[in-house]
Amino acid sequence: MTALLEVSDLVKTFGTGEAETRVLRGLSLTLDVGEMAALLGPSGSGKSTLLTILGTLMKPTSGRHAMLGQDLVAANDRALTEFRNLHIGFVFQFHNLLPDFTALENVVFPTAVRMGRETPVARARGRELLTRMGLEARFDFPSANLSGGQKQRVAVARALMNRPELVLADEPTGNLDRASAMQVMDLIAEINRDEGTTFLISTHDEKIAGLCRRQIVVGDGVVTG
Ligand SMILES: Nc1ncnc2c1ncn2[C@@H]1O[C@H](COP(=O)(O)OP(=O)(O)OP(=O)(O)O)[C@@H](O)[C@H]1O
Repeated sequence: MTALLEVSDLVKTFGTGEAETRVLRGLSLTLDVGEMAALLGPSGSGKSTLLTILGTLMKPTSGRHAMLGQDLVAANDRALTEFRNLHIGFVFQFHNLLPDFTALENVVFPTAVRMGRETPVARARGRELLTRMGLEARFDFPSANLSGGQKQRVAVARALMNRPELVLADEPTGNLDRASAMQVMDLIAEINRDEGTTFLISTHDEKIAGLCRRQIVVGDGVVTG
């Protein structure tokens, strides 16, 4: 197995003095290329904080964080933004789609804006992903008119546009009924298998976690299992 990312002795505190909250307390974790892992733990245990750091959206207070051999603690903001755009995709509980834009536009536009251009290749990738998500009849549908499960599948497609090595998903099925949640997880598993994308999926739902090959449990700011 090749390591995709490694964090060690990760500490994250918010606030100072009396108000200081130490959320991560020396957390260490390695994710290998091609893993599909669930991130479990009680509310407030630091799952979202960890995902935010792994996504390079926030730096740890101390500790090491490397991905694809790059030291991300030492990197400056510009290097982090570039790294994130190239290598990391995000899926959130609330899909944040642009309601007036079509499903295809929602998948293709964010990457196009970041890259400063929209190419036929990008459109083709968007169509391919939406087709894989079972949404081939919905390319030109305004996203506001899609069901909750369909919207979340568009959000998964959007996260995959750039063929990221890592997708971080924070409660991606938290807002969905059981059938839609299972469908989203099946599609994630398919992408993981076919494209080798590594997924780390935070969830409170043991059933959803059970669909992942590995379960990582966070408690009290460290990995407990
Ligand atoms: N920006 C911040 N400022 C201060 N405290 C914060 C901040 N972000 C998170 N926290 C605190 O850190 C702790 C962990 O929060 P986090 O959102 O990482 O937990 P979680 O495991 O994802 O919880 P949940 O399962 O409820 O989403 C909480 O006590 C939270 O209040």
